[in-house]
Amino acid sequence: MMPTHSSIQAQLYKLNIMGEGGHFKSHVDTPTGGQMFGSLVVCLPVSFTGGELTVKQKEQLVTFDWAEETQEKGTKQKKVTNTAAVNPHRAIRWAAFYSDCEHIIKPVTSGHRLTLTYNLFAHDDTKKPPTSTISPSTLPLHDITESLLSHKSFMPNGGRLGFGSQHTYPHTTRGFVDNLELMLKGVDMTTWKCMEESGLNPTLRPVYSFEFDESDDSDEYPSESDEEKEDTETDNGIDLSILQERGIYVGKKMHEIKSSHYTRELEGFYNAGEEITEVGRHDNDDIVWCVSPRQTSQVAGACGAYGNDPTTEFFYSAAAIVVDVPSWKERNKMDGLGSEEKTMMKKGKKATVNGKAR
Ligand SMILES: O=C(O)CCC(=O)C(=O)O
Ligand SMILES: [Fe+2]
Repeated sequence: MMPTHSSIQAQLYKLNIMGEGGHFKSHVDTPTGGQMFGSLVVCLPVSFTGGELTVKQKEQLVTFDWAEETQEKGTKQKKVTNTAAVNPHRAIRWAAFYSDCEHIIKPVTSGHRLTLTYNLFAHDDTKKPPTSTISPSTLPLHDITESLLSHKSFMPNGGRLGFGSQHTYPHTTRGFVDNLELMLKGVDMTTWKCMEESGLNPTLRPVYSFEFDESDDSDEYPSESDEEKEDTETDNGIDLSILQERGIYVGKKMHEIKSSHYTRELEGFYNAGEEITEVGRHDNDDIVWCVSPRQTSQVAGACGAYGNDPTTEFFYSAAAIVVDVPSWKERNKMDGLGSEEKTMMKKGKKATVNGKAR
């Protein structure tokens, strides 16, 4: 936990009742507000078998098996008894995870599986003292950053560093875009805080992955006349000629994404008129990538049916943390400052984050 003023609010979302055969296909949870970042599932003490919940984050899988184990050793059979009566300490079982983690519930094989799902929201409570267990200045990334900045030969004329996010983020509402500092998760938050601690000014940028494969087009779409093929504009008015090949692109700043930004040709979401740069190739943004932005299965978009609420339009997307590194001359000036002035200077920089005073 990085020092922040944020707290978590849990809002009851629904009661799931699953009888025999009941299951949930692989999905991510639909953010019901810009500041929703996680889901809490509470399993009620009613007996059932089967119905394991498996949550996936990147390559990591965690299974929550809340059915009762049989007391007969050597068999894998599950027991159908009232959980609370059998083991009062295990009466209520729960799981909490980031909502963008895919999860699946295997079929219930007997009894009834009852769960309550809560949506977890980040809440900015500036009146509270910051909840802090770890100071960014104690982390290895902070030491490395400070050490690099203190070397004259490191980006002597200044430059730009990029860190591809390890998590995906909802691009649905302004709530997210306006509260980035509350919404960052895990190692992404750590990177952000370490950069700030070193007096740098991190920004978050959207990452897009375009995976269109020209060879597939003939099967999926009706053939076009030669004249039409030369037309490089999509139905959204995007100039495809800038996207010579599929790849991963980074935008300039976070913004809402709507389904109207879907481009069939790119099999992805893209905001018409937005300036984007292909990562690694003609990177005219001159970002030196410390961690390359990754391709995710749901970069910049997932259709409603993939979420747990098919009526809500939502998109999770990878992102990138980008920081401008001042020139050696400017870094040196900062070095000459007393610690109080340096802190003031850092605070001044922080005051511009998200364009709002803190
Ligand atoms: O019941 C569970 O274990 C989780 C339910 C769920 O994934 C959902 O309601 O979206
Ligand atoms: Fe879910």
